[in-house]
Amino acid sequence: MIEAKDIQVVFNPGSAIENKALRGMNLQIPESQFVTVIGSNGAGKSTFLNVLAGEIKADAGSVKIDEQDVTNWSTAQRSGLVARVFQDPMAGTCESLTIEENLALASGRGQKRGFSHAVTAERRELFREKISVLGLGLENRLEDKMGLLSGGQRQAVSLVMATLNPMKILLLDEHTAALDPKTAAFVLELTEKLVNEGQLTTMMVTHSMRQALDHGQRTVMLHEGRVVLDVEGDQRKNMKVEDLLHMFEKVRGEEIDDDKLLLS
Ligand SMILES: Nc1ncnc2c1ncn2[C@@H]1O[C@H](COP(=O)(O)OP(=O)(O)OP(=O)(O)O)[C@@H](O)[C@H]1O
Repeated sequence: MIEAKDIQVVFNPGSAIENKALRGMNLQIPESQFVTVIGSNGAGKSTFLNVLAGEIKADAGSVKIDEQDVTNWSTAQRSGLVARVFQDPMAGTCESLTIEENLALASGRGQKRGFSHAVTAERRELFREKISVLGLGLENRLEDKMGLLSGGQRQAVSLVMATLNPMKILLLDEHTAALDPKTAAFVLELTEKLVNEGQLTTMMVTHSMRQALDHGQRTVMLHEGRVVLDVEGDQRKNMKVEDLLHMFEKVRGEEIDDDKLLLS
């Protein structure tokens, strides 16, 4: 469960380039819900995920994860609660380490100090099992360097890494945006599978309205640092991309001007 209350984030306060990125973000996500997040450029999507992960400290407001107030917790303190996959396939993995070494590092996430990152025979078997689910043959390449993998393969491994240990929330920040459409569809299918299997409380930021409606159970739209639309249930089930666009234009009171949103 995620409970964000009146989150405010101001970059460069008091200067000529002051930017109120989040202006009272309120969002409650019950346990096991998969929420897709859309919004035009600069709406505050990544900033909000950064606040949840502890990368950015909110100037006001509070964050609770599973009833625990984590507002003042560091990223490291939240590492056992929050898992994340980024847009850039290079982020979140180490290209000079092998696939199994990356998995070993991921399995140490959220563990107390003293946890060994060694790849033992037992762990290798577990990694082989987890990676074979991808159907990419990577279970036979566990000793290959991560840097040798394609973008799609890396994102698939990143998802396995993110979901290797128990966590409370999974944050996906446009994690298919850098992939070709076919690979993106594969990674999205894998996302659904892992989220459903683990019953994970998930937020997925996407620039594609189609993806936003096709995945998860609820869609929220951010604009100028706030939630301006929040749809789920039958309302969402019957919704088409054009309806979503229309609602967005109505909320904003202007024509939508973000090509990325319109075209996807
Ligand atoms: N570290 C920072 N310093 C200053 N301004 C920032 C910083 N990070 C984000 N911003 C600004 O805050 C606003 C919200 O940015 P954010 O990245 O959260 O938007 P977004 O919705 O994720 O956009 P996009 O879809 O383009 O990635 C933008 O105006 C952005 O320029």
